[in-house]
Amino acid sequence: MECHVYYEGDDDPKKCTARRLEKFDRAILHRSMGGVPYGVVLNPHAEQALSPADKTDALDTLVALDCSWESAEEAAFSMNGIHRALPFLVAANPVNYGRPFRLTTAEALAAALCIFDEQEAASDLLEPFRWGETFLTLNEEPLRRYAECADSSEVVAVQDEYLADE
Ligand SMILES: C[S@@+](CC[C@H](N)C(=O)[O-])C[C@H]1O[C@@H](n2cnc3c(N)ncnc32)[C@H](O)[C@@H]1O
Repeated sequence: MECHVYYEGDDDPKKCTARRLEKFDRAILHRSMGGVPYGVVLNPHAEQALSPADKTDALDTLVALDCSWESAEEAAFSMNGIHRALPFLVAANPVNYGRPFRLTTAEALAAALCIFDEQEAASDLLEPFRWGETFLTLNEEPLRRYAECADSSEVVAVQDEYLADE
């Protein structure tokens, strides 16, 4: 799958994972909304959880929005596409280590690839980050279980088990 990022540019450039993805040719960055292709948009405000059912031959594009969490309100996700939230997963990046749902752009794209059963692509995408492998190890079980689900309602049922343990 192709990974695209709409780059808002309002976060600390030194910590920005989208810029690093671009530098290492792991994602295509767009500085204007007009250039963002139609795809599966990773949107934490979306009503439906991402599931393997969202992967189709006709839609092989993932889109994330890279901005600060302060400006990542619902209205910021105005790109065209199928909007999906990621289910319960914990961050491995140093800023939000161990925190559920608050993933970096790189972690979010890698998680979506895993749910779409593209583990090798996920490892490759995270390769430029020293904590990248930790993200996959930390979330190994939920990612495997989400990838085995048929649809969004099954993903939510699995997620509920993890939320009950929180
Ligand atoms: C708000 S930005 C913060 C990016 C951070 N500045 C960085 O350097 O990676 C993170 C993006 O990853 C995606 N994302 C993160 N957590 C998510 C979740 N729980 N569900 C869906 N998308 C998520 C969204 O596209 C979100 O806008």
